[in-house]
Amino acid sequence: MTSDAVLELRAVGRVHGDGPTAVHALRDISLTLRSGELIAVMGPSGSGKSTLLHLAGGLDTPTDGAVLVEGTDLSTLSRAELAAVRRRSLGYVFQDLNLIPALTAAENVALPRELDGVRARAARREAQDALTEVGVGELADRFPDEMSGGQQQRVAIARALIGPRRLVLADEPTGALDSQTGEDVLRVLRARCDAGASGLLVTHEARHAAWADRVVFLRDGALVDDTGAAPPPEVLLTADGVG
Ligand SMILES: Nc1ncnc2c1ncn2[C@@H]1O[C@H](COP(=O)(O)OP(=O)(O)OP(=O)(O)O)[C@@H](O)[C@H]1O
Repeated sequence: MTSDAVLELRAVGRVHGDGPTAVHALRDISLTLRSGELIAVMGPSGSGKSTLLHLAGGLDTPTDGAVLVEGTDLSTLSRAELAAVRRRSLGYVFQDLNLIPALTAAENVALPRELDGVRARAARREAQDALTEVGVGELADRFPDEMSGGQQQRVAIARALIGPRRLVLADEPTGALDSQTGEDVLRVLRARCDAGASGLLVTHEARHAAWADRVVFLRDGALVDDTGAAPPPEVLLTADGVG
């Protein structure tokens, strides 16, 4: 394994069911996500994108191969250890702005840290820092319904990356947003990766995938292309201006 691999999929397969009705959701997927890297996953509906993200996040278990997060093979962990890895190492951002409505932005972001035993005041400080990093520090005391969709999605990114977490798994995080707001959210995700986080981004939109360092394509559960191409210069230029 490369030392800076944050996520590694080794010949991963996932079969649902068995016998003649078995569905091969994923076959023989090998992929390494390094520190600072953003990888976009594209592919038609049913090609296995969500399954890939679920396996990467330890929400589902492969039927073949291995998933390693920060060098740890998830299959070697007990349920409690797996839950701890999920809390400490990775965060999810979903399409549907899944913040808890009864909590303020800061409380939403602090929650995973408090669940991990960090004292409320320290968690709150970390949450404020995380919100500031994604450009919504002044909205800490607002409730989700007092924020725009783009602002809520920034809060979700802050929550995904609070504390020691360095891996964001984003499933169509711009799906519920208008196109300009969607771009803004990707710019924030790109900037957080440039600052040392790592992201796996499922998207249907090539224009959003252009923010990634690499784009991988799934078809019928198999990786059909992994170009390894560098992002175009304008992406680097744009991302450099964001902090
Ligand atoms: N729990 C399950 N039981 C049986 N089949 C499943 C299950 N979950 C997913 N599948 C199948 O696995 C394949 C991959 O599904 P997946 O949801 O990963 O695709 P996707 O690329 O994310 O699709 P979409 O873009 O529509 O969300 C599909 O054929 C799907 O029907």
